[in-house]
Amino acid sequence: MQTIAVIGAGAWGTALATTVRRAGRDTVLWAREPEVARQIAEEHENTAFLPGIALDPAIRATDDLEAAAREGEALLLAVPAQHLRETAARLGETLEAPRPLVICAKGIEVGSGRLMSEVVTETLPGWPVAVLSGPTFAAEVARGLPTAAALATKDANLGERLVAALGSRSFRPYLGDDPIGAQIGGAVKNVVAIACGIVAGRRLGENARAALITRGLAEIARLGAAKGARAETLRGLSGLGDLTLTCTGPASRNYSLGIALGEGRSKDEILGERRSVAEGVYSAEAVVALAHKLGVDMPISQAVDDVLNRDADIDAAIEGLLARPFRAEQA
Ligand SMILES: NC(=O)c1ccc[n+]([C@@H]2O[C@H](COP(=O)([O-])OP(=O)(O)OC[C@H]3O[C@@H](n4cnc5c(N)ncnc54)[C@H](O)[C@@H]3O)[C@@H](O)[C@H]2O)c1
Ligand SMILES: O=P(O)(O)OC[C@H](O)CO
Repeated sequence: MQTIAVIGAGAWGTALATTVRRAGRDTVLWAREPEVARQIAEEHENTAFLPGIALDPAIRATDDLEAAAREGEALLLAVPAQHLRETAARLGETLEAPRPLVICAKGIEVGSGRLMSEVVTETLPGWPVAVLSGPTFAAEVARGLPTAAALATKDANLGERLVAALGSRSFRPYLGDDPIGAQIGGAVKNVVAIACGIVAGRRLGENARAALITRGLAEIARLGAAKGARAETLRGLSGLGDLTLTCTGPASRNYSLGIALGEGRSKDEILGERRSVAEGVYSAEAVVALAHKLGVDMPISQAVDDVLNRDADIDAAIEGLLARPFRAEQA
């Protein structure tokens, strides 16, 4: 693969374009906003979504989705999760033959409870699919700081070609064959990160955060098992790895949103000040709905959804978690 199209020029899509260039490939980046495409193409910057980083001038950018998609031998889909279905549908109308698609969004679709691979397969049946996930803050990736990620696909040959097209000294994709597991970790960790942020904002201490990370991983493992994921995937980069990063890294949009909630600010006020996406805000509802459907107990995710979407009082939600009956750790 010599030319990779990146669909979505937020922080992650822009960082991925730099990754493709570091791997010695060509890239064309689709931005939904014409001013973002123009700035990347002419000034080699994306001040709206990835400020302060000088981009490789060889990254081409356009606001023409069809033109970008046609050039890519593979397409990295880096639009937010709740917009993936409409974007995939547009690609289906544009491209006459299937291309390999790499899902780079982390989330579960609100309403349907579908994983991103399920959304893509429903919209574009038969198109080859891979999932890229893991502990990957966009700004660090764009700066070329050392990063490891999970690349999961059932198509081993496609996986090898994608590793070659993305991998470099600073970006190390680890190949796997469990795309379901790779997506569960990436979606639920954002919800757990909001919980960890709330605890930090309420000054409840480091013990509480470590407990949430660990019990959050238990929720990820239970949901993963119900969806057919392998346990080792959830202990890997896309599970434990990303959970650790997002629940502790101040650069996380989900964690910082939780901190602001914990300090007493309202969701609407926080989101009103941001242009960037905090996927956990949307995935909380979808995760809880999916868990109910599958009969999986996810009390931390439920508490986050209650606070975000059901006007629950934060202190009452915390009290609710602390008042749960004692139980065996591995149950
Ligand atoms: N930023 C990171 O560090 C990072 C790392 C790994 C994965 N991700 C995931 O990548 C996905 C994109 O996140 P991001 O950080 O690049 O976004 P961002 O917050 O930087 O930017 C928001 C993006 O949403 C796009 N958008 C808004 N409305 C849209 C619509 N109707 N259709 C299509 N696109 C629309 C904007 O054009 C912009 O590209 C998310 O699922 C996120 O979880 C992000
Ligand atoms: O800033 P966040 O919380 O969306 O996290 C970004 C990445 O998913 C971290 O791997």
